[in-house]
Amino acid sequence: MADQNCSVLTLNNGRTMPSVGLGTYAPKQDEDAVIAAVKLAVRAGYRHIDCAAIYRNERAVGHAIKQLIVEDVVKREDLFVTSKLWNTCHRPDIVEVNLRKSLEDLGLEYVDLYLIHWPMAYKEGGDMMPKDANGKVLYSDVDYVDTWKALEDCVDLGLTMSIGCSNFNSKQLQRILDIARIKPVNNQAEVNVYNSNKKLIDFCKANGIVVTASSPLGSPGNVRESYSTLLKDLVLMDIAAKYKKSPAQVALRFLVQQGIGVLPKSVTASRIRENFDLFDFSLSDSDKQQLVSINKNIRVYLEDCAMDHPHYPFHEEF
Ligand SMILES: NC(=O)C1=CN([C@@H]2O[C@H](COP(=O)(O)OP(=O)(O)OC[C@H]3O[C@@H](n4cnc5c(N)ncnc54)[C@H](OP(=O)(O)O)[C@@H]3O)[C@@H](O)[C@H]2O)C=CC1
Ligand SMILES: O=C1CO[C@H](CO)[C@@H](O)[C@@H]1O
Repeated sequence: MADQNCSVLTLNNGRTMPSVGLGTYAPKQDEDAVIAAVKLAVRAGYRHIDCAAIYRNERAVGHAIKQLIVEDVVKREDLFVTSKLWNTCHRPDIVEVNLRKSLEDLGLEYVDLYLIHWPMAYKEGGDMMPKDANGKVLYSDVDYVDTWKALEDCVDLGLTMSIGCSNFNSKQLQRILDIARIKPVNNQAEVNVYNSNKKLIDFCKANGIVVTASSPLGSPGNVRESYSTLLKDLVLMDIAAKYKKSPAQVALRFLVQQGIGVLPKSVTASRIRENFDLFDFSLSDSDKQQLVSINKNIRVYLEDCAMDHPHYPFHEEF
């Protein structure tokens, strides 16, 4: 559920999550850029930071958070920090140790939200993308339902305040809901004006699960050429001109107005500020309808190296 100006979402355990979070995944690693981005974002008003072990930069994020706290810019309790359990760490007996590793890197005693990054388990061990001699990703047969129970134990230990999923389809979420002692508060999924993900969003809303949108701008700069056009979409640009806002702001506002969290990533100062400046305008019903009409059901992050995994999520629900 969103508050009146859509800046805060209430989770099904009563906790709150700021609707705009800074994305921290960057295919080309630049630790200094991540540190600067986090510091600038928090100074600009962001209180939500989206991290993951696989982004391999949680130490940099932690470094920035530490400096912000030492400089009295923010208190730990005013931040909402998310991390994610990677696919090679689904085995229940190694979940806690992997969360503790993220906490150590982030320099935190707890995260606000811990997610299972993908429903597919990969072979456990040191390599985060374990492959055979032919380059094929090696799988593990751990069922995410068992991983979920280990996440619940992490809540009991106070290592994370809330738990959720990422890239799960509705059937997979239902399996979790069927056994959950602690319900998922969140499913992080790719949602943007070119990928409405309506069926999944409707399911999550009906089940009290808040959705946060990864790649809310369509990940321009990502390898998928079709996506780099999202921010240049003529319908989006026209609406943006009407509100005297940028296409990115309209694309993000469209989601937060539906009660969906957004995780725009940027390392550019002006864009970091721009992506947070969403709360002084509201899209009309007819403009929202126009944005619904440009949906193309296309996705950036397919994790297609694991398409034949029994728990691959996107065959049933693109
Ligand atoms: N759960 C999951 O599996 C996934 C989670 N995520 C999360 O979602 C976050 C965001 O997704 P991501 O794929 O990075 O894509 P985004 O849709 O956030 O796009 C990021 C790209 O857009 C550019 N950009 C940012 N703001 C603007 C703007 N206002 N105008 C024009 N261009 C802009 C950035 O450039 P620059 O930085 O140079 O400014 C960057 O190249 C990730 O960082 C990660 O935290 C992402 C993918 C999958
Ligand atoms: O969050 C994400 C960003 O990039 C990762 C590596 O390509 C993806 O696997 C993932 O879903």
